[in-house]
Amino acid sequence: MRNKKILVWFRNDLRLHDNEMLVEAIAKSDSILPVYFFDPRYFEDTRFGTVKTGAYRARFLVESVLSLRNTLRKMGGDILLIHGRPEDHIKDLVTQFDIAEVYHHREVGPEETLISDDVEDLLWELKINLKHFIGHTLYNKEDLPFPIKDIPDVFAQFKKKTERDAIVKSCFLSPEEITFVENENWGELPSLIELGFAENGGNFGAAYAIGGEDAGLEHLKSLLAEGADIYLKTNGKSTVDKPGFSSHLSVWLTLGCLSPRKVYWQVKDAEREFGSNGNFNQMLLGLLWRDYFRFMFKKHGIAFFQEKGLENDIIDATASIDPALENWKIGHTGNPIVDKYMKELNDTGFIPHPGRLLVATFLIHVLGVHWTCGAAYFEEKLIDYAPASNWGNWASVAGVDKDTKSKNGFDLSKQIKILDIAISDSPSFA
Ligand SMILES: Cc1cc2nc3c(=O)[nH]c(=O)nc-3n(C[C@H](O)[C@H](O)[C@H](O)COP(=O)(O)OP(=O)(O)OC[C@H]3O[C@@H](n4cnc5c(N)ncnc54)[C@H](O)[C@@H]3O)c2cc1C
Repeated sequence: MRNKKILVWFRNDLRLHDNEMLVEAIAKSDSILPVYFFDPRYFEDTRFGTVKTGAYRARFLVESVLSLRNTLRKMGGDILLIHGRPEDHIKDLVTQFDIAEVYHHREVGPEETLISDDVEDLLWELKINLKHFIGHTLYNKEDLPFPIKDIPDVFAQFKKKTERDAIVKSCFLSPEEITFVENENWGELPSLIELGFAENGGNFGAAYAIGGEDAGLEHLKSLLAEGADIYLKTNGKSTVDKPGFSSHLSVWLTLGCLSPRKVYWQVKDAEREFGSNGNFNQMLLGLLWRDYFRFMFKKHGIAFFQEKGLENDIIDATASIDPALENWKIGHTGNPIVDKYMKELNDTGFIPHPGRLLVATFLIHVLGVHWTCGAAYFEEKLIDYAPASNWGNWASVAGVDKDTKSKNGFDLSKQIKILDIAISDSPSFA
């Protein structure tokens, strides 16, 4: 086909580096049309009385799309920005720009999968193919030593077999040249107000959380630079107020501003140069956990949660407000460490892993609130919210995940002990 045009539908893959979808679209076409949809569904209220995307993540998303736009502009093109649902625009775009194929990265969350299924059906009516890429994980699905249906539900087994039998592929290089479809109006970046927030939306203080590929790569570089904190050994004695090392990379990984393979290979380079250490191990292990939850979602869908009726309304949005849940949200539980972390979450959109485990344990096992309410609140607040990682980890803490054998490393009595210590140490959190 002469003058073949491919529409590249960017979703949670807002980068040029290690982007197979983009590399292949460029190779297989004469020109590409990059598109991003600000889908209003992601800014709506949920049945849990929360909003799907809070102001911190919305700002981070807008910055990340802007960063991609700036990069593409430097290459002589742009990205078409549409404030609307992909299903409402995709057929018109294909017709208007005479598109031959549409490329995207497949997601694993039920809502995201439903959207691409609908887009695929619509495209099919025009006899246009939606090509799926898998670019979110460290390990490619095809490289795993088992088909998706046989992936072990027990994390320890998944880790052991994957590390032994699968390889992490090298990264795709960033394209140096791109030919863009001709277009006059590339659309405006929505303001936070247009997305439904008060402009600025509060204190966006955390310096690490600037959205976009450039900021992510810069963060990774400084994280691994010679003499950086990552090379300091963490103090063996972990205390309740010192959660230990946190790379903060999740915020960029979630929107795909950084690829997990990029992080992996950069860490491996640093390991070769400066020797291995516990913090490197923690990061690499974290990437495996990330893969595990994504693959669990791929394998089981919502059935990952061993709880009957989750598909139906477990939580009734019209149910009366639970004061215990509301106090937990605003950091007024009376437990000093829980309150400290919840305020930090509300103020910055981020808390480190030990903090997440503690506040989740407290909500579920001390306050007796259903875990989905906590997961929905995290979904609103976290900058790094990712469906599989969030709902998967909450399910682990609640004990309703598939790994009933080893509890995925989650130790309830240890967490309760930490919460008790926090109470006896309370002056330090006042
Ligand atoms: C209740 C609860 C909810 C969570 N919700 C999310 C979420 O929405 N999005 C999210 O990315 N992570 C989530 N996590 C996992 C983990 O807490 C964060 O990934 C981590 O705190 C991010 O900080 P970091 O980048 O400094 O992690 P590091 O310790 O530096 O780890 C490196 C990377 O590995 C990945 N990772 C590490 N631990 C996990 C884990 N247990 N599960 C999945 N991925 C992991 C992250 O991408 C992280 O950036 C949740 C954990 C809990 C207990």
